[in-house]
Amino acid sequence: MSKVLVSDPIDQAGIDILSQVATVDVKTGLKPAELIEIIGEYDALMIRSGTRVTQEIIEAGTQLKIIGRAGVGVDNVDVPAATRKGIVVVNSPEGNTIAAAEHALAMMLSLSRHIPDANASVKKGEWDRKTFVGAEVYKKTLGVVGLGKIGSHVANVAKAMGMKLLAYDPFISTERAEQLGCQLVDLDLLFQQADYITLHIPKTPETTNLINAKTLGKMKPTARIINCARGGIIDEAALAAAIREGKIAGAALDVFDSEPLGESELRSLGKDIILTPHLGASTTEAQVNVAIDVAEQIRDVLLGLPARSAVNIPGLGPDVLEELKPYMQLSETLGNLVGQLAGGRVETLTVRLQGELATNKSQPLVVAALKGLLYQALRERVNYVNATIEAKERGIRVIETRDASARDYAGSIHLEATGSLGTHSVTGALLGDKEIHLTDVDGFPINVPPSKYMLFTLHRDMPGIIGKLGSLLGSFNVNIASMQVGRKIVRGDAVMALSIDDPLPDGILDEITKVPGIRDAYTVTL
Ligand SMILES: NC(=O)c1ccc[n+]([C@@H]2O[C@H](COP(=O)([O-])OP(=O)(O)OC[C@H]3O[C@@H](n4cnc5c(N)ncnc54)[C@H](O)[C@@H]3O)[C@@H](O)[C@H]2O)c1
Ligand SMILES: O=C(O)[C@H](O)COP(=O)(O)O
Repeated sequence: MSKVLVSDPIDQAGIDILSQVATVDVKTGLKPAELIEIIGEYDALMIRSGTRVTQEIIEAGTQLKIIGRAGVGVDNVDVPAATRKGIVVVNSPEGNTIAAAEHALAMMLSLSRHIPDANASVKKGEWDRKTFVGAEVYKKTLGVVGLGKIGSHVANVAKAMGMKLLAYDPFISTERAEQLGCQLVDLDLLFQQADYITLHIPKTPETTNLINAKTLGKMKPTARIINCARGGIIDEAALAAAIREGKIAGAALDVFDSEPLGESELRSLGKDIILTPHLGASTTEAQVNVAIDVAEQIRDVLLGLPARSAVNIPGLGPDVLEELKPYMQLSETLGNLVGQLAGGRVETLTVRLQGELATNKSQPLVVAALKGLLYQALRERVNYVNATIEAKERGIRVIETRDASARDYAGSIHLEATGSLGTHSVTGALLGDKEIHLTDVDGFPINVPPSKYMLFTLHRDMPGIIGKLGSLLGSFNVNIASMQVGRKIVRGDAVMALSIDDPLPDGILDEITKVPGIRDAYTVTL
Protein backbone atom coordinates (compact mmCIF):
# COMPACT_ATOMS: atom_id res chain seq x y z
CA MET A 1 0.00 0.00 0.00
CA SER A 2 1.18 3.54 -0.77
CA LYS A 3 2.19 5.87 2.08
CA VAL A 4 1.16 9.53 2.37
CA LEU A 5 2.70 12.03 4.76
CA VAL A 6 0.53 14.99 5.79
CA SER A 7 2.87 17.59 7.27
CA ASP A 8 0.50 20.54 7.86
CA PRO A 9 -2.97 20.68 9.45
CA ILE A 10 -5.44 19.39 6.84
CA ASP A 11 -9.18 18.86 7.19
CA GLN A 12 -10.23 15.28 8.06
CA ALA A 13 -12.27 15.10 4.81
CA GLY A 14 -8.95 14.97 2.94
CA ILE A 15 -7.43 12.36 5.25
CA ASP A 16 -10.51 10.15 4.76
CA ILE A 17 -10.10 10.23 0.96
CA LEU A 18 -6.37 9.44 1.17
CA SER A 19 -7.05 6.56 3.56
CA GLN A 20 -9.05 4.78 0.82
CA VAL A 21 -5.82 4.08 -1.07
CA ALA A 22 -2.90 4.66 1.30
CA THR A 23 -1.55 4.55 4.80
CA VAL A 24 -1.71 8.14 6.03
CA ASP A 25 0.67 9.59 8.63
CA VAL A 26 -0.12 13.05 9.99
CA LYS A 27 3.05 14.62 11.40
CA THR A 28 2.84 18.39 11.67
CA GLY A 29 5.47 20.85 12.88
CA LEU A 30 8.43 18.79 11.64
CA LYS A 31 11.78 20.54 11.42
CA PRO A 32 13.44 20.41 7.93
CA ALA A 33 16.00 17.84 9.13
CA GLU A 34 13.24 15.64 10.58
CA LEU A 35 11.30 15.80 7.31
CA ILE A 36 14.41 14.93 5.30
CA GLU A 37 14.98 11.93 7.55
CA ILE A 38 11.55 10.38 6.99
CA ILE A 39 10.43 11.59 3.56
CA GLY A 40 12.16 8.67 1.78
CA GLU A 41 9.41 6.32 3.04
CA TYR A 42 6.55 8.21 1.39
CA ASP A 43 4.86 8.13 -2.03
CA ALA A 44 3.02 11.42 -1.50
CA LEU A 45 3.35 14.54 0.60
CA MET A 46 0.37 16.76 1.45
CA ILE A 47 1.07 20.27 2.75
CA ARG A 48 -0.23 23.80 3.26
CA SER A 49 1.97 26.91 3.45
CA GLY A 50 3.64 25.77 6.68
CA THR A 51 5.98 23.19 5.12
CA ARG A 52 8.79 24.47 2.94
CA VAL A 53 9.53 21.75 0.39
CA THR A 54 13.09 22.48 -0.62
CA GLN A 55 15.28 20.80 -3.20
CA GLU A 56 16.96 18.89 -0.36
CA ILE A 57 13.65 17.46 0.78
CA ILE A 58 12.71 16.58 -2.79
CA GLU A 59 16.09 14.86 -3.30
CA ALA A 60 15.51 12.85 -0.12
CA GLY A 61 12.01 11.88 -1.27
CA THR A 62 13.20 8.99 -3.39
CA GLN A 63 9.72 7.38 -3.54
CA LEU A 64 7.76 10.62 -3.97
CA LYS A 65 5.27 10.68 -6.85
CA ILE A 66 3.20 13.69 -5.90
CA ILE A 67 3.25 16.77 -3.67
CA GLY A 68 -0.23 18.13 -2.94
CA ARG A 69 -0.61 21.74 -1.78
CA ALA A 70 -3.99 22.13 -0.05
CA GLY A 71 -4.32 25.75 -1.15
CA VAL A 72 -3.28 28.01 -4.02
CA GLY A 73 0.29 29.21 -3.56
CA VAL A 74 3.06 26.77 -4.44
CA ASP A 75 5.79 29.29 -3.63
CA ASN A 76 6.81 27.11 -0.67
CA VAL A 77 7.56 24.21 -3.04
CA ASP A 78 10.64 24.04 -5.26
CA VAL A 79 8.53 23.17 -8.30
CA PRO A 80 11.43 23.03 -10.80
CA ALA A 81 13.25 20.58 -8.50
CA ALA A 82 10.09 18.43 -8.28
CA THR A 83 9.61 18.59 -12.05
CA ARG A 84 13.19 17.52 -12.64
CA LYS A 85 12.54 14.47 -10.45
CA GLY A 86 9.26 13.73 -12.23
CA ILE A 87 7.17 14.51 -9.15
CA VAL A 88 3.72 15.93 -9.89
CA VAL A 89 2.87 19.07 -7.92
CA VAL A 90 -0.86 19.77 -7.56
CA ASN A 91 -2.78 22.55 -5.83
CA SER A 92 -6.35 23.73 -5.34
CA PRO A 93 -6.64 26.90 -7.42
CA GLU A 94 -10.18 27.80 -6.36
CA GLY A 95 -10.91 26.06 -3.08
CA ASN A 96 -10.10 29.09 -0.91
CA THR A 97 -10.93 31.97 -3.29
CA ILE A 98 -14.02 33.08 -1.37
CA ALA A 99 -12.30 32.73 2.01
CA ALA A 100 -9.37 34.92 0.94
CA ALA A 101 -11.66 37.52 -0.69
CA GLU A 102 -13.87 37.70 2.40
CA HIS A 103 -10.80 38.08 4.61
CA ALA A 104 -9.63 41.05 2.52
CA LEU A 105 -13.09 42.64 2.78
CA ALA A 106 -13.21 41.97 6.52
CA MET A 107 -9.79 43.59 6.88
CA MET A 108 -10.95 46.66 4.94
CA LEU A 109 -14.03 47.15 7.13
CA SER A 110 -12.19 46.35 10.38
CA LEU A 111 -9.50 48.87 9.51
CA SER A 112 -12.06 51.54 8.66
CA ARG A 113 -13.92 51.08 11.94
CA HIS A 114 -10.97 50.18 14.21
CA ILE A 115 -12.82 47.03 15.25
CA PRO A 116 -9.85 45.03 16.63
CA ASP A 117 -8.62 47.87 18.88
CA ALA A 118 -12.12 48.94 19.94
CA ASN A 119 -12.86 45.34 20.90
CA ALA A 120 -9.60 45.05 22.87
CA SER A 121 -10.41 48.33 24.66
CA VAL A 122 -13.89 47.18 25.77
CA LYS A 123 -12.45 43.86 26.90
CA LYS A 124 -9.98 45.79 29.05
CA GLY A 125 -12.99 47.42 30.81
CA GLU A 126 -12.91 50.78 28.93
CA TRP A 127 -15.78 52.58 27.18
CA ASP A 128 -13.97 54.89 24.74
CA ARG A 129 -16.18 56.09 21.88
CA LYS A 130 -14.03 59.03 20.78
CA THR A 131 -10.80 57.25 19.84
CA PHE A 132 -12.54 54.83 17.53
CA VAL A 133 -14.46 57.13 15.18
CA GLY A 134 -14.12 55.47 11.78
CA ALA A 135 -14.63 56.09 8.08
CA GLU A 136 -17.28 54.72 5.70
CA VAL A 137 -16.36 52.76 2.60
CA TYR A 138 -19.59 53.81 0.81
CA LYS A 139 -18.76 56.04 -2.20
CA LYS A 140 -15.03 55.65 -1.53
CA THR A 141 -12.65 54.45 -4.22
CA LEU A 142 -11.24 50.94 -3.98
CA GLY A 143 -8.15 50.18 -6.07
CA VAL A 144 -7.94 46.45 -6.82
CA VAL A 145 -4.45 45.36 -7.87
CA GLY A 146 -4.85 41.97 -9.59
CA LEU A 147 -8.29 41.20 -10.99
CA GLY A 148 -8.04 37.41 -10.92
CA LYS A 149 -10.20 35.02 -8.94
CA ILE A 150 -9.91 36.71 -5.53
CA GLY A 151 -9.68 40.29 -6.84
CA SER A 152 -12.85 39.75 -8.92
CA HIS A 153 -14.87 38.55 -5.94
CA VAL A 154 -13.63 41.47 -3.82
CA ALA A 155 -14.63 43.84 -6.63
CA ASN A 156 -18.13 42.32 -6.86
CA VAL A 157 -18.80 42.68 -3.15
CA ALA A 158 -17.23 46.15 -2.89
CA LYS A 159 -19.43 47.30 -5.77
CA ALA A 160 -22.49 46.12 -3.87
CA MET A 161 -21.29 48.22 -0.90
CA GLY A 162 -21.41 51.33 -3.08
CA MET A 163 -17.68 51.68 -3.69
CA LYS A 164 -16.18 53.12 -6.87
CA LEU A 165 -13.79 50.58 -8.39
CA LEU A 166 -10.45 51.12 -10.07
CA ALA A 167 -8.36 48.12 -11.10
CA TYR A 168 -4.85 47.47 -12.30
CA ASP A 169 -4.08 44.17 -14.01
CA PRO A 170 -1.96 44.22 -17.16
CA PHE A 171 -3.27 40.82 -18.17
CA ILE A 172 -7.01 41.47 -17.99
CA SER A 173 -9.08 42.86 -20.88
CA THR A 174 -10.99 46.12 -20.58
CA GLU A 175 -14.23 44.19 -21.23
CA ARG A 176 -13.61 41.81 -18.35
CA ALA A 177 -12.87 44.73 -16.01
CA GLU A 178 -16.00 46.53 -17.18
CA GLN A 179 -18.09 43.41 -16.55
CA LEU A 180 -16.88 43.61 -12.96
CA GLY A 181 -17.73 47.31 -12.73
CA CYS A 182 -14.05 48.29 -12.60
CA GLN A 183 -12.31 51.03 -14.51
CA LEU A 184 -8.96 49.65 -15.70
CA VAL A 185 -6.28 52.25 -14.97
CA ASP A 186 -2.52 52.41 -14.72
CA LEU A 187 -0.90 51.83 -11.37
CA ASP A 188 0.05 55.47 -10.76
CA LEU A 189 -3.53 56.67 -11.18
CA LEU A 190 -4.77 53.89 -8.91
CA PHE A 191 -2.25 54.87 -6.22
CA GLN A 192 -3.18 58.56 -6.54
CA GLN A 193 -6.96 58.14 -6.44
CA ALA A 194 -7.73 55.13 -4.25
CA ASP A 195 -8.96 55.47 -0.69
CA TYR A 196 -8.41 51.72 -0.23
CA ILE A 197 -5.88 49.60 -2.11
CA THR A 198 -6.24 45.83 -2.01
CA LEU A 199 -3.58 43.51 -3.43
CA HIS A 200 -4.53 40.24 -5.16
CA ILE A 201 -1.46 39.43 -7.24
CA PRO A 202 1.15 36.69 -7.13
CA LYS A 203 4.61 37.45 -5.78
CA THR A 204 6.86 37.64 -8.85
CA PRO A 205 10.05 39.58 -9.61
CA GLU A 206 7.77 42.37 -10.98
CA THR A 207 5.53 42.55 -7.91
CA THR A 208 8.20 42.21 -5.23
CA ASN A 209 8.23 45.47 -3.22
CA LEU A 210 5.60 46.93 -5.54
CA ILE A 211 4.50 48.96 -2.54
CA ASN A 212 7.64 50.85 -1.54
CA ALA A 213 8.64 54.31 -0.28
CA LYS A 214 8.21 55.80 -3.76
CA THR A 215 4.78 54.28 -4.52
CA LEU A 216 3.57 54.99 -0.96
CA GLY A 217 4.52 58.63 -1.59
CA LYS A 218 1.97 58.76 -4.44
CA MET A 219 -0.95 57.76 -2.23
CA LYS A 220 -3.48 59.95 -0.42
CA PRO A 221 -2.76 60.60 3.27
CA THR A 222 -6.15 58.96 3.90
CA ALA A 223 -5.31 55.81 1.89
CA ARG A 224 -5.43 52.38 3.50
CA ILE A 225 -3.73 49.27 2.06
CA ILE A 226 -4.86 45.67 2.43
CA ASN A 227 -2.55 42.76 1.61
CA CYS A 228 -4.04 39.29 1.76
CA ALA A 229 -1.97 38.10 -1.23
CA ARG A 230 1.68 37.42 -0.50
CA GLY A 231 4.35 38.81 1.80
CA GLY A 232 7.16 40.65 0.02
CA ILE A 233 4.81 42.59 -2.29
CA ILE A 234 5.02 45.38 0.32
CA ASP A 235 8.30 46.76 1.64
CA GLU A 236 7.38 46.43 5.32
CA ALA A 237 9.89 49.00 6.63
CA ALA A 238 8.68 51.60 4.11
CA LEU A 239 5.07 50.86 5.01
CA ALA A 240 5.72 51.26 8.74
CA ALA A 241 7.48 54.58 8.10
CA ALA A 242 4.63 55.84 5.88
CA ILE A 243 2.03 55.05 8.55
CA ARG A 244 4.15 56.50 11.37
CA GLU A 245 4.73 59.72 9.40
CA GLY A 246 1.04 60.03 8.40
CA LYS A 247 1.80 59.61 4.67
CA ILE A 248 -1.00 57.05 4.49
CA ALA A 249 -3.76 56.27 7.01
CA GLY A 250 -3.21 52.58 7.66
CA ALA A 251 -2.80 49.01 6.52
CA ALA A 252 -4.20 45.54 7.12
CA LEU A 253 -1.81 42.67 6.48
CA ASP A 254 -2.41 38.93 6.47
CA VAL A 255 0.90 37.96 4.86
CA PHE A 256 4.48 38.90 5.60
CA ASP A 257 7.91 38.88 4.10
CA SER A 258 8.94 36.24 6.59
CA GLU A 259 6.39 34.02 8.31
CA PRO A 260 5.81 33.64 11.21
CA LEU A 261 6.29 37.41 11.66
CA GLY A 262 9.26 38.04 13.95
CA GLU A 263 10.41 41.29 15.56
CA SER A 264 8.72 44.01 13.54
CA GLU A 265 7.92 47.68 13.77
CA LEU A 266 4.56 46.81 12.25
CA ARG A 267 3.46 45.51 15.64
CA SER A 268 3.80 48.95 17.24
CA LEU A 269 1.56 51.04 14.99
CA GLY A 270 -1.61 50.87 17.12
CA LYS A 271 -5.07 51.07 15.61
CA ASP A 272 -3.80 52.13 12.17
CA ILE A 273 -2.62 48.64 11.41
CA ILE A 274 -4.25 45.23 11.61
CA LEU A 275 -2.13 42.10 11.46
CA THR A 276 -3.46 38.55 11.07
CA PRO A 277 -1.36 35.36 10.94
CA HIS A 278 -1.98 34.29 7.31
CA LEU A 279 -5.65 33.51 7.91
CA GLY A 280 -6.94 34.22 4.39
CA ALA A 281 -7.74 30.57 3.68
CA SER A 282 -8.63 29.65 7.24
CA THR A 283 -12.36 29.04 7.04
CA THR A 284 -13.98 25.69 7.70
CA GLU A 285 -15.46 25.73 4.21
CA ALA A 286 -12.20 26.55 2.42
CA GLN A 287 -10.27 23.95 4.38
CA VAL A 288 -12.81 21.25 3.45
CA ASN A 289 -12.70 22.40 -0.21
CA VAL A 290 -8.91 22.40 -0.53
CA ALA A 291 -8.46 19.17 1.45
CA ILE A 292 -10.94 17.27 -0.74
CA ASP A 293 -9.67 18.83 -3.97
CA VAL A 294 -6.04 17.93 -3.28
CA ALA A 295 -6.62 14.57 -1.59
CA GLU A 296 -8.64 13.41 -4.61
CA GLN A 297 -5.78 14.35 -6.89
CA ILE A 298 -3.23 12.54 -4.72
CA ARG A 299 -5.50 9.46 -4.66
CA ASP A 300 -5.86 9.57 -8.47
CA VAL A 301 -2.14 9.94 -9.12
CA LEU A 302 -1.35 7.07 -6.74
CA LEU A 303 -3.84 5.00 -8.76
CA GLY A 304 -2.04 5.95 -12.00
CA LEU A 305 -4.67 8.46 -13.16
CA PRO A 306 -3.97 12.05 -14.29
CA ALA A 307 -4.31 15.00 -11.91
CA ARG A 308 -6.70 17.84 -12.77
CA SER A 309 -4.70 20.74 -11.31
CA ALA A 310 -1.09 19.82 -11.85
CA VAL A 311 1.10 22.90 -11.84
CA ASN A 312 4.07 21.24 -13.47
CA ILE A 313 2.86 18.63 -15.96
CA PRO A 314 0.09 18.48 -18.51
CA GLY A 315 -3.08 16.66 -17.51
CA LEU A 316 -3.24 14.98 -20.91
CA GLY A 317 -3.24 11.33 -21.94
CA PRO A 318 0.33 9.99 -22.03
CA ASP A 319 0.06 8.71 -25.64
CA VAL A 320 -1.10 12.06 -27.09
CA LEU A 321 1.46 13.81 -24.97
CA GLU A 322 4.36 11.70 -26.24
CA GLU A 323 3.48 12.42 -29.87
CA LEU A 324 2.92 16.13 -29.46
CA LYS A 325 5.55 16.84 -26.80
CA PRO A 326 8.08 18.74 -28.98
CA TYR A 327 5.29 20.72 -30.64
CA MET A 328 3.77 21.52 -27.22
CA GLN A 329 7.04 23.17 -26.26
CA LEU A 330 7.09 25.03 -29.60
CA SER A 331 3.54 26.29 -29.16
CA GLU A 332 4.17 27.37 -25.56
CA THR A 333 7.33 29.28 -26.54
CA LEU A 334 5.51 31.02 -29.38
CA GLY A 335 2.62 31.92 -27.03
CA ASN A 336 5.02 33.42 -24.49
CA LEU A 337 6.81 35.35 -27.25
CA VAL A 338 3.74 36.74 -29.02
CA GLY A 339 2.14 37.66 -25.66
CA GLN A 340 5.15 39.81 -24.82
CA LEU A 341 5.31 41.36 -28.31
CA ALA A 342 1.59 42.21 -28.08
CA GLY A 343 2.12 43.87 -24.72
CA GLY A 344 0.35 41.69 -22.19
CA ARG A 345 -3.30 42.73 -22.22
CA VAL A 346 -4.18 40.35 -25.03
CA GLU A 347 -7.72 40.54 -26.38
CA THR A 348 -7.50 38.02 -29.24
CA LEU A 349 -5.20 35.10 -29.96
CA THR A 350 -5.36 33.39 -33.32
CA VAL A 351 -3.73 29.96 -33.50
CA ARG A 352 -3.16 28.50 -36.95
CA LEU A 353 -1.99 24.90 -37.00
CA GLN A 354 -0.27 24.20 -40.29
CA GLY A 355 0.86 21.22 -42.37
CA GLU A 356 0.64 17.89 -40.54
CA LEU A 357 -0.57 19.69 -37.40
CA ALA A 358 -3.81 20.70 -39.11
CA THR A 359 -5.81 17.90 -37.45
CA ASN A 360 -8.20 17.78 -34.50
CA LYS A 361 -5.68 15.67 -32.58
CA SER A 362 -3.50 18.78 -32.32
CA GLN A 363 -5.98 20.65 -30.10
CA PRO A 364 -3.60 20.49 -27.07
CA LEU A 365 -1.28 22.78 -29.06
CA VAL A 366 -3.86 25.56 -28.68
CA VAL A 367 -3.83 24.98 -24.92
CA ALA A 368 -0.03 25.06 -24.95
CA ALA A 369 -0.09 28.39 -26.83
CA LEU A 370 -2.45 29.80 -24.16
CA LYS A 371 -0.23 28.47 -21.40
CA GLY A 372 2.72 30.31 -22.95
CA LEU A 373 0.65 33.44 -23.49
CA LEU A 374 -0.45 33.53 -19.83
CA TYR A 375 2.97 32.71 -18.39
CA GLN A 376 3.90 36.36 -17.80
CA ALA A 377 0.70 36.85 -15.78
CA LEU A 378 0.49 33.60 -13.88
CA ARG A 379 4.00 32.12 -13.92
CA GLU A 380 4.06 28.50 -12.78
CA ARG A 381 0.39 28.63 -11.76
CA VAL A 382 -0.78 28.34 -15.34
CA ASN A 383 -0.78 24.79 -16.63
CA TYR A 384 -2.27 22.75 -19.44
CA VAL A 385 -5.30 22.07 -17.32
CA ASN A 386 -6.20 25.62 -16.39
CA ALA A 387 -4.85 27.65 -19.35
CA THR A 388 -8.15 27.63 -21.30
CA ILE A 389 -10.30 28.66 -18.36
CA GLU A 390 -7.77 31.28 -17.23
CA ALA A 391 -7.80 32.76 -20.76
CA LYS A 392 -11.60 32.77 -20.78
CA GLU A 393 -11.72 34.53 -17.42
CA ARG A 394 -9.38 37.20 -18.81
CA GLY A 395 -11.71 37.77 -21.75
CA ILE A 396 -9.15 36.52 -24.31
CA ARG A 397 -10.89 35.53 -27.56
CA VAL A 398 -9.24 32.45 -29.06
CA ILE A 399 -9.58 31.77 -32.78
CA GLU A 400 -8.37 28.38 -34.01
CA THR A 401 -7.67 27.76 -37.67
CA ARG A 402 -6.03 24.92 -39.56
CA ASP A 403 -4.17 25.00 -42.86
CA ALA A 404 -3.04 21.62 -44.15
CA SER A 405 -1.72 23.21 -47.37
CA ALA A 406 1.10 25.13 -45.61
CA ARG A 407 3.96 22.75 -46.34
CA ASP A 408 7.19 24.77 -45.84
CA TYR A 409 7.80 22.52 -42.82
CA ALA A 410 6.22 19.19 -41.90
CA GLY A 411 4.24 21.03 -39.26
CA SER A 412 4.32 24.62 -38.13
CA ILE A 413 2.38 26.88 -35.76
CA HIS A 414 1.40 30.47 -36.46
CA LEU A 415 0.13 32.72 -33.64
CA GLU A 416 -1.25 36.22 -33.91
CA ALA A 417 -2.12 38.26 -30.82
CA THR A 418 -3.72 41.66 -30.38
CA GLY A 419 -2.85 43.40 -27.15
CA SER A 420 -1.93 46.77 -25.69
CA LEU A 421 1.07 47.12 -28.07
CA GLY A 422 -0.97 46.27 -31.17
CA THR A 423 -1.15 43.14 -33.32
CA HIS A 424 1.89 40.90 -33.68
CA SER A 425 2.48 37.46 -35.13
CA VAL A 426 5.06 34.71 -34.89
CA THR A 427 5.49 31.38 -36.65
CA GLY A 428 7.67 28.48 -35.60
CA ALA A 429 8.57 24.97 -36.65
CA LEU A 430 10.79 22.10 -35.51
CA LEU A 431 14.10 21.37 -37.11
CA GLY A 432 15.15 17.73 -36.99
CA ASP A 433 11.91 16.91 -35.12
CA LYS A 434 13.12 18.56 -31.95
CA GLU A 435 14.83 21.92 -32.28
CA ILE A 436 12.50 24.91 -32.07
CA HIS A 437 13.00 27.61 -34.70
CA LEU A 438 11.24 30.92 -35.23
CA THR A 439 10.46 31.08 -38.91
CA ASP A 440 8.53 34.33 -39.15
CA VAL A 441 7.97 37.44 -37.02
CA ASP A 442 5.28 39.96 -38.01
CA GLY A 443 5.22 38.53 -41.53
CA PHE A 444 9.00 38.76 -42.05
CA PRO A 445 10.76 35.44 -42.73
CA ILE A 446 13.59 34.59 -40.32
CA ASN A 447 15.15 31.37 -39.10
CA VAL A 448 16.47 31.58 -35.56
CA PRO A 449 16.24 29.40 -32.47
CA PRO A 450 14.61 31.33 -29.59
CA SER A 451 16.90 32.29 -26.71
CA LYS A 452 16.21 33.42 -23.15
CA TYR A 453 16.66 37.12 -23.88
CA MET A 454 15.74 38.51 -27.27
CA LEU A 455 15.41 41.87 -28.94
CA PHE A 456 13.33 42.51 -32.05
CA THR A 457 13.33 45.68 -34.12
CA LEU A 458 11.15 46.84 -36.97
CA HIS A 459 13.28 49.05 -39.19
CA ARG A 460 14.01 50.22 -42.71
CA ASP A 461 16.45 47.98 -44.56
CA MET A 462 19.27 50.49 -45.24
CA PRO A 463 23.06 50.57 -44.93
CA GLY A 464 24.57 51.22 -41.49
CA ILE A 465 21.58 50.39 -39.34
CA ILE A 466 22.95 47.10 -38.02
CA GLY A 467 26.23 48.78 -37.09
CA LYS A 468 24.47 51.60 -35.26
CA LEU A 469 22.35 49.21 -33.26
CA GLY A 470 25.41 47.06 -32.46
CA SER A 471 27.35 50.10 -31.21
CA LEU A 472 24.42 51.31 -29.13
CA LEU A 473 24.02 47.90 -27.48
CA GLY A 474 27.79 47.77 -26.94
CA SER A 475 27.71 51.16 -25.19
CA PHE A 476 25.21 49.65 -22.72
CA ASN A 477 27.45 46.59 -22.30
CA VAL A 478 24.85 44.30 -23.96
CA ASN A 479 26.49 41.32 -25.62
CA ILE A 480 24.86 40.05 -28.82
CA ALA A 481 24.93 36.26 -29.20
CA SER A 482 23.34 36.15 -32.64
CA MET A 483 21.52 38.40 -35.07
CA GLN A 484 19.39 37.89 -38.15
CA VAL A 485 17.49 40.23 -40.47
CA GLY A 486 14.25 39.23 -42.16
CA ARG A 487 12.96 41.27 -45.08
CA LYS A 488 10.46 40.89 -47.86
CA ILE A 489 11.97 43.33 -50.34
CA VAL A 490 15.41 44.94 -50.53
CA ARG A 491 15.47 48.37 -48.81
CA GLY A 492 11.89 47.96 -47.62
CA ASP A 493 10.72 47.26 -44.08
CA ALA A 494 12.64 44.60 -42.18
CA VAL A 495 12.72 42.80 -38.84
CA MET A 496 15.90 42.17 -36.86
CA ALA A 497 15.96 39.32 -34.31
CA LEU A 498 18.82 39.44 -31.82
CA SER A 499 19.68 36.96 -29.11
CA ILE A 500 21.39 38.75 -26.23
CA ASP A 501 23.24 37.31 -23.26
CA ASP A 502 21.51 39.34 -20.52
CA PRO A 503 18.22 41.18 -20.03
CA LEU A 504 18.15 44.59 -21.73
CA PRO A 505 18.93 47.35 -19.19
CA ASP A 506 16.09 49.83 -18.37
CA GLY A 507 15.70 52.77 -20.74
CA ILE A 508 17.63 51.31 -23.67
CA LEU A 509 14.53 50.47 -25.75
CA ASP A 510 13.74 54.19 -26.01
CA GLU A 511 17.30 54.84 -27.18
CA ILE A 512 17.00 52.11 -29.81
CA THR A 513 13.84 53.63 -31.30
CA LYS A 514 15.69 56.96 -31.61
CA VAL A 515 18.15 55.38 -34.09
CA PRO A 516 17.16 56.77 -37.53
CA GLY A 517 15.39 54.06 -39.52
CA ILE A 518 14.29 51.99 -36.48
CA ARG A 519 10.55 52.29 -36.02
CA ASP A 520 9.96 49.97 -33.10
CA ALA A 521 11.82 47.73 -30.70
CA TYR A 522 10.63 44.95 -28.41
CA THR A 523 12.45 42.88 -25.85
CA VAL A 524 11.28 39.54 -24.52
CA THR A 525 12.40 37.04 -21.90
CA LEU A 526 11.58 33.44 -22.72
N1 LIG B 1 -3.87 35.10 2.38
C1 LIG B 1 -4.17 33.89 1.98
O1 LIG B 1 -4.34 32.98 2.78
C2 LIG B 1 -4.35 33.61 0.51
C3 LIG B 1 -5.29 32.66 0.10
C4 LIG B 1 -5.43 32.40 -1.27
C5 LIG B 1 -4.64 33.08 -2.19
N2 LIG B 1 -3.72 33.97 -1.75
C6 LIG B 1 -2.90 34.74 -2.70
O2 LIG B 1 -3.75 35.72 -3.33
C7 LIG B 1 -3.20 36.09 -4.60
C8 LIG B 1 -4.28 36.08 -5.67
O3 LIG B 1 -4.78 34.77 -5.83
P1 LIG B 1 -5.86 34.42 -6.98
O4 LIG B 1 -6.34 33.05 -6.70
O5 LIG B 1 -6.83 35.53 -7.15
O6 LIG B 1 -4.87 34.38 -8.23
P2 LIG B 1 -5.24 34.60 -9.77
O7 LIG B 1 -4.15 33.97 -10.53
O8 LIG B 1 -6.65 34.19 -10.05
O9 LIG B 1 -5.14 36.19 -9.94
C9 LIG B 1 -3.94 36.91 -9.91
C10 LIG B 1 -4.09 38.09 -10.86
O10 LIG B 1 -2.93 38.92 -10.75
C11 LIG B 1 -2.65 39.41 -12.07
N3 LIG B 1 -1.25 39.84 -12.13
C12 LIG B 1 -0.12 39.12 -12.33
N4 LIG B 1 0.96 39.91 -12.32
C13 LIG B 1 0.49 41.16 -12.09
C14 LIG B 1 1.13 42.42 -11.96
N5 LIG B 1 2.46 42.55 -12.08
N6 LIG B 1 0.35 43.50 -11.71
C15 LIG B 1 -1.00 43.40 -11.59
N7 LIG B 1 -1.66 42.23 -11.73
C16 LIG B 1 -0.92 41.13 -11.97
C17 LIG B 1 -2.96 38.26 -13.00
O11 LIG B 1 -3.28 38.72 -14.30
C18 LIG B 1 -4.20 37.68 -12.32
O12 LIG B 1 -5.39 38.21 -12.90
C19 LIG B 1 -2.06 35.09 -4.85
O13 LIG B 1 -0.85 35.71 -4.46
C20 LIG B 1 -2.36 33.95 -3.88
O14 LIG B 1 -1.20 33.22 -3.53
C21 LIG B 1 -3.55 34.27 -0.42
O1 LIG C 1 -1.89 30.11 -1.07
C1 LIG C 1 -2.82 29.85 -0.30
O2 LIG C 1 -3.69 29.01 -0.57
C2 LIG C 1 -2.96 30.64 0.95
O3 LIG C 1 -1.88 31.47 1.16
C3 LIG C 1 -3.34 29.82 2.15
O4 LIG C 1 -2.27 29.24 2.82
P1 LIG C 1 -2.58 28.17 3.99
O5 LIG C 1 -3.09 26.94 3.34
O6 LIG C 1 -1.31 27.94 4.72
O7 LIG C 1 -3.63 28.78 4.88
